[in-house]
Amino acid sequence: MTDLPGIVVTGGSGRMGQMLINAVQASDACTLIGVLERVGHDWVGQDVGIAMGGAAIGVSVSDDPVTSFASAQAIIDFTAPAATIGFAELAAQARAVHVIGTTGLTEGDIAKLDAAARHAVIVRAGNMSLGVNLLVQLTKKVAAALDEDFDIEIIEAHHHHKIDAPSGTALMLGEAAAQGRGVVLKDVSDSGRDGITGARTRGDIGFTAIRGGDIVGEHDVLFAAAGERIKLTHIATDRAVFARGALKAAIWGQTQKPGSYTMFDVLGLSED
Ligand SMILES: NC(=O)C1=CN([C@@H]2O[C@H](COP(=O)(O)OP(=O)(O)OC[C@H]3O[C@@H](n4cnc5c(N)ncnc54)[C@H](O)[C@@H]3O)[C@@H](O)[C@H]2O)C=CC1
Ligand SMILES: O=C(O)C1=N[C@H](C(=O)O)C[C@H](O)C1
Repeated sequence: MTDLPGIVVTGGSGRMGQMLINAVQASDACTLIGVLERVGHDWVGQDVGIAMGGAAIGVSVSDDPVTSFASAQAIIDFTAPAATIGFAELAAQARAVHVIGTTGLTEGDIAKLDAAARHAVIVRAGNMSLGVNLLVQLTKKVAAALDEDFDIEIIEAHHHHKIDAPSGTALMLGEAAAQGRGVVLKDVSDSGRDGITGARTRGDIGFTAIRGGDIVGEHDVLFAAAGERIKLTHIATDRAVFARGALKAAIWGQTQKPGSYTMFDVLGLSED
């Protein structure tokens, strides 16, 4: 037995799931008490250490979130929108901190998460790395300093398995640029250009998505005017940066009141 917060990792066989399992196992601030996979996944019932190709660690993979969450202090969840919405309700019932990295959530999904956050702590961010959260701040500041002579374009690149676009990070950056400019992102957002699109509309915030190979995650915020360009860039080369942020959030969340939080709260970064 230990007093350390017990963590359940959902989507344990995924790219982030495996990264998170390794990060929790390596941490002396929390302990891995459960791993979840979807019903029918061939990891279910196996010891997760063995499923990952190593030695047994005494934690078997479950497909039952109700039982897994019952004794958890935190759920770290990088899965898919439908799964995350279901987990939010169950995590709230278990009064466990729910750390959500899942992207591609709709406005309706986010409303459901906000409802669950009335009963438990939810920390959600499209990107949990320190570097990106700093880039979000910088983007807001630069956008506030420049006028619409500067076209803003968010360019993101990810591995070929990624299923959502623009990325969650790109949307955070677009939101920050819109806030800096004092506009509402959905009024000026321009994504998925194809065909005879017409010239760029002044003031639009554009999104360009590249998908290829094993790119972990790269984001540029381009401010382009006549005669000059500014580019703010973040490059993730190792998913460990996201896992590190998620663990920090799970531990930070233990001492917070129920509510919806972001990595800005966890990292102590100001919104200004
Ligand atoms: N916020 C952040 O810092 C980051 C967010 N992400 C996001 O995390 C999510 C997952 O990314 P990856 O790990 O690359 O995807 P992945 O496809 O490798 O892993 C997702 C895992 O979730 C599992 N899963 C799906 N439904 C489930 C259910 N109902 N119950 C249990 N497990 C379920 C799948 O079987 C799979 O193992 C994506 O939305 C991605 O955009 C990824 C990296 C960083
Ligand atoms: O799917 C990924 O891989 C990533 N998703 C997040 C996003 O949508 O921004 C974060 C990171 O870029 C990796």
